[in-house]
Amino acid sequence: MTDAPPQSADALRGGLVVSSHGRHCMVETADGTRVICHPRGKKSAAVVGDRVLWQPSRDEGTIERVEERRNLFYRQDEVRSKSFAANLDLVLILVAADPVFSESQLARALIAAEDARIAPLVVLNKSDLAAPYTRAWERLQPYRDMGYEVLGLSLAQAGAARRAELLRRLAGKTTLVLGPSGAGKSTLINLLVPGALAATGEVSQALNSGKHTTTTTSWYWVDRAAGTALLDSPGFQEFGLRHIAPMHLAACMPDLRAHAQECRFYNCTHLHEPGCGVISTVKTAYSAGGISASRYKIYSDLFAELSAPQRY
Ligand SMILES: Nc1nc2c(ncn2[C@@H]2O[C@H](COP(=O)(O)OP(=O)(O)OP(=O)(O)O)[C@@H](O)[C@H]2O)c(=O)[nH]1
Ligand SMILES: [Zn+2]
Repeated sequence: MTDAPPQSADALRGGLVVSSHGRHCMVETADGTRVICHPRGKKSAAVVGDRVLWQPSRDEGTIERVEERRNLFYRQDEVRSKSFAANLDLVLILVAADPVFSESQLARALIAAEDARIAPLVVLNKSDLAAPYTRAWERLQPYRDMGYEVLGLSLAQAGAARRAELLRRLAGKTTLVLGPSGAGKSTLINLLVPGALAATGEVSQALNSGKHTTTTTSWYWVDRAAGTALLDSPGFQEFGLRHIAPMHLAACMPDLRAHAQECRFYNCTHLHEPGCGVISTVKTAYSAGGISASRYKIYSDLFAELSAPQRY
């Protein structure tokens, strides 16, 4: 006779990390139960979107292992606070006709998505504000030309058809929603997951010792059975792109990438070299297939930033 299998309390269980609160995180099991878990050690530190193996202990749990990630999206809110999301299918970057969006922030988010090899979708909200919308749509022309999909809409006035279209695009995907304050992130989440924001407020209040503000990435099921989820990540100001080598930057910018092959030197920085395919393509008057002056400035500023010694 063989020994009895280990007691079920000792067996590892599978779960999904749906929020992370510094030292602990919330793990959701297959039946939808949520358990507060603590990592066993540094190696088992998990981020939102991670699949983990955990062990129950009383009413909480210990994360024993983080399963291999498909991808890892890196960002940084402040100098020292880093946050991540893993296993994403889509990064939805929400900007609006008003307030006027920062092209540099948009470019940074797109570079972060390219570097992590996650498909981006740009959504331009507030199409009901006719004149600012037209201007914003024009500012996004280079982004459409370089192959990014830009979806223009009014979330506040979205009807059933628009909602259904958005749901179709996000179906079965884990989507990280990024956007500057005022662009309409709450409006988007309320449209797709009615009531979710109020519920999250209560949870984050319980987990973050009474703080009302959401400081961590939150996970919302749009359709749990179909695997459709939205991740809301607060803050859009600072994208920590520190993990990207300056020489890899042009490869994360499709308009520059298209011309980098034309450079005379294989290790061209596209900053000062003769025979540079990028520099010779930058035009004050932008046209399709070219590189706009603002994109080139974003590149050279970022190159300098990523080349500078770490401040911390
Ligand atoms: N005109 C117009 N206003 C909109 C639209 N969508 C959202 N708004 C308004 O824009 C403002 C900001 O929307 P929110 O959804 O709160 O934006 P948010 O991105 O969550 O902003 P934070 O809470 O600051 O992060 C609100 O006053 C909305 O009513 C739209 O399609 N058209
Ligand atoms: Zn070059």
